[in-house]
Amino acid sequence: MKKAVHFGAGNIGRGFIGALFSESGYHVVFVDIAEQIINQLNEEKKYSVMLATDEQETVTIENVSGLNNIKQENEVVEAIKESAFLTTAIGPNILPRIAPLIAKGLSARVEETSEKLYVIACENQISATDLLKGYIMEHLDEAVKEKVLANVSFLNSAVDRIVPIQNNQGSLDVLVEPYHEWVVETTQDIPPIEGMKIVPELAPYIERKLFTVNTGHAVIAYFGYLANKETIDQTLADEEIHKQVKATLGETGAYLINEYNLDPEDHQKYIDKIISRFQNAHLHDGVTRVGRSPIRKLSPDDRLVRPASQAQKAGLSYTNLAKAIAAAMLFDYKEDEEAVKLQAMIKEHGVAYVLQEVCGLAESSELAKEINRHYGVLKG
Ligand SMILES: NC(=O)C1=CN([C@@H]2O[C@H](COP(=O)(O)OP(=O)(O)OC[C@H]3O[C@@H](n4cnc5c(N)ncnc54)[C@H](O)[C@@H]3O)[C@@H](O)[C@H]2O)C=CC1
Ligand SMILES: O=P(O)(O)OC[C@H]1O[C@](O)(CO)[C@@H](O)[C@@H]1O
Repeated sequence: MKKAVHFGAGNIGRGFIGALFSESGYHVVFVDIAEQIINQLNEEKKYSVMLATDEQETVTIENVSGLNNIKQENEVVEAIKESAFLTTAIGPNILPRIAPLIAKGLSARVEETSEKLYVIACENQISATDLLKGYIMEHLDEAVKEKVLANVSFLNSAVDRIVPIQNNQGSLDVLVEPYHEWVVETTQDIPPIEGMKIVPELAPYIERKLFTVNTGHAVIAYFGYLANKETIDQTLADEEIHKQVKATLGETGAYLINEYNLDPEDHQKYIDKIISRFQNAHLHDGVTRVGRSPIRKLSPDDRLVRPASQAQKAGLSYTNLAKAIAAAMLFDYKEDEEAVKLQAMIKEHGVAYVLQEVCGLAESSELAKEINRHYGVLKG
């Protein structure tokens, strides 16, 4: 049976990418540090993916197993040697940590075979696979690097499916929204995978997705958190926040339409569809999950700052994005490591310092001034 090795047996791993490989006739080897999930995958050899709809349709995902990347390095290397695909859904910040082991696997593989391997990072980050490739290269010597570059294709991708934190401790089953889109950038002929869409240029897809789905989601999460809401759908039922989300997506939309020559009517339909996905009450998706890792989400190329600075450059409106950035800076959720760090930075050095260090915005920029103004108002 064909094999795919997937790093990160979490929500997207089991509920989306791993499920698509299994449905496409692959045996999926999940690699994770979560001992319990790995043991369960090896014992149960299957799990269910349930759709968050009234009917709750369920699909059984079979041909799965698990490896622990800390305790079973050699087995992971073997799995990399035997696989046609290597994918990740582990979080952008974790990619540097798994790169040494992937490098080891690739080194061993290219010594034995010149069969193509496709590496695809499935993270919410622009050029995540390029970043992963860079981290891997740091662990390869020159001769091996050449072979890896000849035999391994590193493909960027965009992944879109809302998979909330699961309320079923001890079970491998995953509740997911019905909608999904996985776009992979390549001009090569690669083995077909159910649900994988191939495009020659990813930029319009990933920017449209990141600056609509993820920007919209982040706006709801940060304003919802400030309004003491628990879930995304509950927050969106608040008329003021709903208006804020629409206005912000109006700003990212104007940038996207301008940048990629999108049809404004089609783009409005895309926004409406996404807002309706956020309203799915079956997901019970927490504002603290969606707002997680605010330092990452406030970085210059991520869902809030990049569309705001791009809109500013294009002479478009960015005031609602600035307000959302200010709301993100007030996310003081104590159980989120990055939120705690962000609040400590603000307390010690002030907002202007954080805008410079985290968001890459000079104090003198109009955008920084606008964010600072909203921050003052929101903080009260
Ligand atoms: N959940 C969602 O709706 C979506 C998530 N994404 C992206 O997918 C990625 C994964 O997100 P989720 O699946 O939600 O997260 P998750 O937290 O459910 O899964 C991540 C998995 O990685 C594992 N992990 C963490 N550190 C590790 C390490 N050093 N070595 C091996 N495994 C390790 C964790 O144990 C966990 O099982 C993120 O980049 C996220 O932005 C993208 C689209 C949708
Ligand atoms: O997964 P991240 O990057 O932390 O952000 C949460 C967001 O990503 C998603 O998981 C979906 O792409 C959304 O649920 C949300 O926009």
